[in-house]
Amino acid sequence: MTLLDGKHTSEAIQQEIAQEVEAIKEKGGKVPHLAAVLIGNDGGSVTYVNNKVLACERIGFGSTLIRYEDTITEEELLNKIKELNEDEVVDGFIVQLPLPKHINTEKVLEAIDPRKDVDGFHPTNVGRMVAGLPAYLPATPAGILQLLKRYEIETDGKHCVVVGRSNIVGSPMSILMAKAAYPGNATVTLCHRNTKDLGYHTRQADIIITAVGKPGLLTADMVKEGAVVIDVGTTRVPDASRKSGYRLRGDVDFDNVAPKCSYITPVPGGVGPLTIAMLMQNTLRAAKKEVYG
Ligand SMILES: Nc1nc(=O)c2c([nH]1)NC[C@@H]1CN(c3ccc(C(=O)N[C@@H](CCC(=O)O)C(=O)O)cc3)C=[N+]21
Repeated sequence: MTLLDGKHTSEAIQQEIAQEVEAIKEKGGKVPHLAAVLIGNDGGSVTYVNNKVLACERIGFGSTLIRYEDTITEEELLNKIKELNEDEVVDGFIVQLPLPKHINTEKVLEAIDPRKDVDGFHPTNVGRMVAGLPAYLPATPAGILQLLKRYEIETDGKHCVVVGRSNIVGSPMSILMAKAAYPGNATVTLCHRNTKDLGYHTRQADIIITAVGKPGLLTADMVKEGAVVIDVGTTRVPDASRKSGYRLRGDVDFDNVAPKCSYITPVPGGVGPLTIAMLMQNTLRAAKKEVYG
């Protein structure tokens, strides 16, 4: 069993990006700049956005953090997005999800200029991804592709079972794994809450990608000997023995599943850290005008 070390892989990617930023600075080119909009005080969201800003600083990007109380109106947020769309310093920006209930998420995501949509959530980027056109890929699926690639995991002709059909992870992941590419060329099954017998499907999988948010969902009896298991779940569960008061748990019953796997991602330290590296990569591509010219 080999652990897929997302932390190490993320650091390697970020180091490659930092070197490219150095070269851009030497040539007097546009230094990539990421802006992040964070609404409210949810602990998880604050952590993720802070990590993104710290990553920018480490690799030499410019960054702007814009914070609002969760009483902000939809109109105020849309005005800010318009401003960021027009700001020449800002190459890309993200609006951290989830948004407060009184704000329409689809409307907000559609207001972002697709050329600056480094999260890859705008319908234009989703459509371009599906069509196989140059697009910003959502960071989590892109990070999983990087892990498969850098560990040289065979995907061609393999049976990949994706669990979870979210717009951010499960749905795009299923599409990307089916594409004629490496990593890709897999036979894909997409399971979700209406799936009758989840274990029936996962037991046939050479590669399982879980993105549900239910700790312990994938148990050892649901996994074939030698499978590759990628755990995207990151649920905070109370843990009195930690000073934070919580710990992160994936969807996979790691202790019992890991011994059966050829490769498996830990949580934390698996897919999560790669999400940040891929956001940085998308921002670099935005600054270089690589996707839209
Ligand atoms: N507009 C938007 N874009 C996102 O990309 C986005 C979002 N909204 N909303 C929430 C989800 C979640 N997400 C994660 C990012 C990093 C880790 C990560 O680095 N996790 C570390 C642990 C971090 C910790 O200690 O809490 C790990 O798994 O090792 C996890 C989850 C991005 N998301």
